[in-house]
Amino acid sequence: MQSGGDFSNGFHGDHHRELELEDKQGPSLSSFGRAKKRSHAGARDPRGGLANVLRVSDQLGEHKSLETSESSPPPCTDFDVAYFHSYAHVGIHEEMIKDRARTETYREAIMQHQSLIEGKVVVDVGCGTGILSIFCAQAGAKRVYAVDASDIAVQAKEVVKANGLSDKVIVLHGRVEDVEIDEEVDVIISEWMGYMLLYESMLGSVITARDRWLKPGGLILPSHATLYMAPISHPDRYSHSIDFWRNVYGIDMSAMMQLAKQCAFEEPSVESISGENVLTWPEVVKHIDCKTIKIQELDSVTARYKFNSMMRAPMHGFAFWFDVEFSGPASSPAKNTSETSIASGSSSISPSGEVNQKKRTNPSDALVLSTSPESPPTHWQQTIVYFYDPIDVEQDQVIEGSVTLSQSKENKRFMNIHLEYSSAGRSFVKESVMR
Ligand SMILES: C[S@@+](CC[C@H](N)C(=O)[O-])C[C@H]1O[C@@H](n2cnc3c(N)ncnc32)[C@H](O)[C@@H]1O
Repeated sequence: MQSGGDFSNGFHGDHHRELELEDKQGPSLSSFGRAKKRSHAGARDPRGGLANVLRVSDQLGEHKSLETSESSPPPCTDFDVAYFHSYAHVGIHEEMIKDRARTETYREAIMQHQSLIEGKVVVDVGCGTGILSIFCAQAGAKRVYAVDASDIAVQAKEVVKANGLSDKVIVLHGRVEDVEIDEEVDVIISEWMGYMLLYESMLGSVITARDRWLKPGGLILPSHATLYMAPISHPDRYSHSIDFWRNVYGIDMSAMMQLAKQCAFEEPSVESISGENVLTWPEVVKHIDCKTIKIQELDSVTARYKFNSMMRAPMHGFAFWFDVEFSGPASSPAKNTSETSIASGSSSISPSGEVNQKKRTNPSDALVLSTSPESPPTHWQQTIVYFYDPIDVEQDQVIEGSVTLSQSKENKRFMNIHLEYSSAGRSFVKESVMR
């Protein structure tokens, strides 16, 4: 969260204890072009002017009119329009497709479930360039409805045509909430995961598609998703952004440090850490069964945590990452415990920094795409919620509290993060917004 430079809240320096930062949603001072952020889900899209917003809005209005009267879809807000507009840019698709861990795991999952896809009808929720739809067609799908509300759907149609698949892959340019498909489908596929799993709030659209079209017992890929958190130590990051100001070309610029902390650590940060940064085993924040989850469950997710630090170190905050699992009706999902998930994900987190054997399947042999610090890197990296100042923790020190992730009321694509921390007699709350 960037609150426009209000430093009067006292959430700084030595005042870490029992302080609270208001959830202000003022304009962000952060570089909007955090290049790694795959979707800047808001009206600040540097590529999108108002003219574009209105143009897309008009198109969406056309699709809206197709909706039957008995169930009215949620309104398409200006924020949604800007969100879809951000996906019209080639760069975002290039980044996702070049993320081999992501794209190859999806292709492998589709091929692994070929027997359930061959001769069947598929919906690709948010088809982008059409890549997953084409994988499904290659796996023998009878028909694939490739749905995307972004103008990228125009290119998807061309890509499908160039590959001679226009008779199989039907590109629908509109929201899944609005477009009409006049048959039930056997399979839903979607790449919907945002940073920290829930940022972007796209899962709601997958649920809508599931409830509108998926046959009972149909296949949904990915089938499960799990968000994890763990305390971390990251002294390099701290010294790079904060300690740097102590001595700049021989000048004492430590007066800059409070501002540097505010700017560096106010919002969650998307970056790559390694297993060496992780102080102990992760805990599950939320486990999702994509076949049964309800949209309302996603409005707000709260989890209590309790960690025992496995080492003495300065703690700089918490890292969040997720994995998704591709299990069909025949294979059962991994158990929803952090230990099982660590072992069954694509890597083992070793708080000591040891690199453990990479595994791409869990004990039930379901394919897993993991974004953990020790998995092959992905464009999601990890999301870090930093404290403004490090806290020294001892080995075996208990760190406990809770985290609540909720859709911002300002813009449901944004995510409010409410973190409560308590350890060794210190406690505080940190509020931030991922925007
Ligand atoms: C993360 S991208 C995935 C693109 C593609 N499936 C791939 O794997 O490369 C998500 C896409 O979903 C689209 N999308 C998100 N919500 C949607 C909705 N409610 N209706 C239609 N498209 C949606 C976005 O425009 C974006 O192109």
